[in-house]
Amino acid sequence: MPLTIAADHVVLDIEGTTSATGYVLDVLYPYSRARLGALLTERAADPAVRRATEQVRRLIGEPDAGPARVAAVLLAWLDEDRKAAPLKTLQGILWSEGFAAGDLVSHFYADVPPALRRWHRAGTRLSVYSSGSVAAQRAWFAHSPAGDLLPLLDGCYDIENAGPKQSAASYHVISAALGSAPERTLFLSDRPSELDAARTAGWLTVRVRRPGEPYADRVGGTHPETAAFTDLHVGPPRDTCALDDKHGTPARRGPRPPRVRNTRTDSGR
Ligand SMILES: CSCCC(=O)C(=O)COP(=O)(O)O
Ligand SMILES: [Mg+2]
Repeated sequence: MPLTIAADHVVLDIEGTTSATGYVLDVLYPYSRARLGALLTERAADPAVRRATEQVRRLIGEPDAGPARVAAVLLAWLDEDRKAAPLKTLQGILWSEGFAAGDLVSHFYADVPPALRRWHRAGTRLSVYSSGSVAAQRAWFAHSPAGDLLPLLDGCYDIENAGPKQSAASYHVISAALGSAPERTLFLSDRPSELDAARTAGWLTVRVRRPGEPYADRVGGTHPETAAFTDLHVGPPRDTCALDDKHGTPARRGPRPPRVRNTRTDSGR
């Protein structure tokens, strides 16, 4: 059933929405599991590693925890898929290096890259909000089987630079960074609790309910739903959509606003 949403900005969840949870759990998680211990010991002086290690110590209330104890805690969190900021930071380091080395290629559902290109072409701005770190998000989009999707993105947001995904405050932070009206910003996610938080912040929401994904059978929620991006049309209402040629291609709606730089991204995408 086609769904049309009047939005200027689409913010994407990754796991379960653009991409298969199974792929993240079966490919990415083992890759980080095998390398976390060495990262903590061999690169302990790296500022990002040191900061993440300190965060773990603070979270478990053990200021003197050694690398073995910190690694054990991180692996336990990884096994329970806990979205803990230091785990996500360290995984992001390992994964982005794995993508750059050619060890990893990301996964996108087949309907996603064409839809993102279509929306981008029509002038809709695209950003990501995922528990995966900004570094992981950027590598994920840059190394897709459908080519480099990173140029399609305006912004990347995670639990460090925006906050937890179940908190409405995080969506206010993102709205401020994007400079977009909340009521013209659409969040696509598989998790009803994230969608509830986005809606509390005044955003538009669509629940992406892909067969086989962990949250697909979860009942409840009152968000509009789609099983794929194919039938999801984003843009101004049809009667106000200017057409720029005889084939009916939607015209770009004015110049693209300047990119908003993330505090932790190096190129502002
Ligand atoms: C490229 S991000 C890897 C996936 C991940 O680690 C994660 O936590 C994704 O969570 P999401 O918020 O996208 O459901
Ligand atoms: Mg998700």
